[in-house]
Amino acid sequence: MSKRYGVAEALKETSLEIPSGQVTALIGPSGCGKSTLLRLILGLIVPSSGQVSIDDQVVTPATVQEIRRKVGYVIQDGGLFPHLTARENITLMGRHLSRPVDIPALARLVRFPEDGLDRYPLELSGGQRQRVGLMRALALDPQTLLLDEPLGALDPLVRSGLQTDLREIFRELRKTVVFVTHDMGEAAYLADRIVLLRDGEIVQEGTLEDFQKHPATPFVTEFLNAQRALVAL
Ligand SMILES: Nc1ncnc2c1ncn2[C@@H]1O[C@H](COP(=O)(O)OP(=O)(O)OP(=O)(O)O)[C@@H](O)[C@H]1O
Repeated sequence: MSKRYGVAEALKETSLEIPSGQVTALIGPSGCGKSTLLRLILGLIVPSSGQVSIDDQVVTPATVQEIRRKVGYVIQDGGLFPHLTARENITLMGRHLSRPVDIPALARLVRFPEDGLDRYPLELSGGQRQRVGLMRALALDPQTLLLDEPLGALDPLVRSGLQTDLREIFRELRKTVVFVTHDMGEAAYLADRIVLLRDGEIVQEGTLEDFQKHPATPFVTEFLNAQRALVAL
């Protein structure tokens, strides 16, 4: 598939298979098409050519609502409704679909304090907001989880704590996870498989070790070197 916005080609003709039950990281320089790829998977935008299938079901305007119920999604800034409390944000879809949401279990899973559940997003810290976004995405127990920079604008200590928690959550839940990051250390720590993009194209797919030992192009090495400190994990 591919995606263009007007004349700009955000994603060139690309074919990507996401293994189920595994964690995949999409990484690459700013503007390379990571978020575009994630939005295409979710059906938030329509490909200019080709198609997306989830569990053999093609994402179309007719199927997108049904598919989205099987997919949890955390957008770049968390995307919480500011006029709803954490609890109301988390249960919104469940109420809409008359499905129960086990809030105490979710709060334990993401280590969110129960007394924060009745606060509004503005009354929570950045890290807590990310945890609420994650609880909301997990509320209906989706098979697939898509996260657009889930640890974006967080200070390094909070980020590192959340990385540890996310890794445990991913291992525990064994869902199909696709997340976007700028950070190779984070990708290597959290993901089974890394997909490196550049200028709307996939440059290489594999593990950090594959990238280090068998770089597909000089750009792979250049990208790794630019993140040297983090890759020395
Ligand atoms: N709605 C839009 N209209 C026009 N161009 C867009 C739109 N959304 C994204 N683009 C362009 O498409 C390209 C890919 O954008 P995308 O958001 O997928 O990149 P990204 O890799 O997620 O970047 P970042 O890491 O900075 O978030 C960029 O050149 C961007 O400017």
